[in-house]
Amino acid sequence: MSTAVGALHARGVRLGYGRTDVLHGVDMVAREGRVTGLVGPNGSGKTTLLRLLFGALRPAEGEVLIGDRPLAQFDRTELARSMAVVVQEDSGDTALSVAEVVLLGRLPHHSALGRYSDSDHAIALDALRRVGAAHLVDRDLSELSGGERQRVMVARALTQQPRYLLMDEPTNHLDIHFQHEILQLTELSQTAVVVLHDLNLAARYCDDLVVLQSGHVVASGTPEEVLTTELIKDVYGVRATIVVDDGIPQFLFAPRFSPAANHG
Ligand SMILES: Nc1ncnc2c1ncn2[C@@H]1O[C@H](COP(=O)(O)OP(=O)(O)OP(=O)(O)O)[C@@H](O)[C@H]1O
Repeated sequence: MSTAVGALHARGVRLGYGRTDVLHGVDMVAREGRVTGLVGPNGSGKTTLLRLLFGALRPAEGEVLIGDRPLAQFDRTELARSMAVVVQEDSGDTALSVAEVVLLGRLPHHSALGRYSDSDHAIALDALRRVGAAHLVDRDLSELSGGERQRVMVARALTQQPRYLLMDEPTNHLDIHFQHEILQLTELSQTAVVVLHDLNLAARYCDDLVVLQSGHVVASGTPEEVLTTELIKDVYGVRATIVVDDGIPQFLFAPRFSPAANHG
């Protein structure tokens, strides 16, 4: 079986729900060995683009490619062996234990429905340790807090040992400690695509950014190239002050117009 290798590309992808187009001919690339952040305002199309990248949606026009091969040519097993996804859907109602959920990440690597091996268990436990959730291993997923559950879903993705790791707002529900811990883990995959709202985290952990606005890519490049005060004002309508921490741009945000100025 061939494997998925190379950059993940979207080329001229157009997609709508019903009659309304949500992505209008988007081009982007998530380069190999790098973490690419998808940022942009609410409703700009980030989740839709991510879902196209892992094949949950098909574009009406354009195509998604892994390396030079169209995503549509990969079968499900092939994709599951190389691509892990952490999405926003709430899977908390399942009666499975944390161990059972995380071990599901090993399924694509089994040729038939057999027992999990010692090595599978070791990989799953290691992933749980990495997300600071080893102590939850025997709990039911349904009784976890939002942040605990989110970390378990990241552990399941890591258990897949993916070449491509795609995550939709993985820092949702997480305290600031785990926001940083989880984003550091993107380095474990060879190529990652992460939807993020927090531009400070995006600047710190992403090698490249793609900025979406109303279904169009309005900027792409390194965080330093992309995240200018001008772009932040135009795209989000807020004022940003840049401070540099450890060589990384970080931002203080304020309303575009100071309320004090309105009162003369
Ligand atoms: N299943 C759907 N049916 C109809 N419209 C949808 C559907 N999913 C998303 N949309 C619409 O498509 C647009 C883009 O949504 P999408 O979730 O991709 O944006 P987003 O940038 O991820 O937003 P957010 O930051 O709010 O999560 C929005 O206007 C949304 O209302």
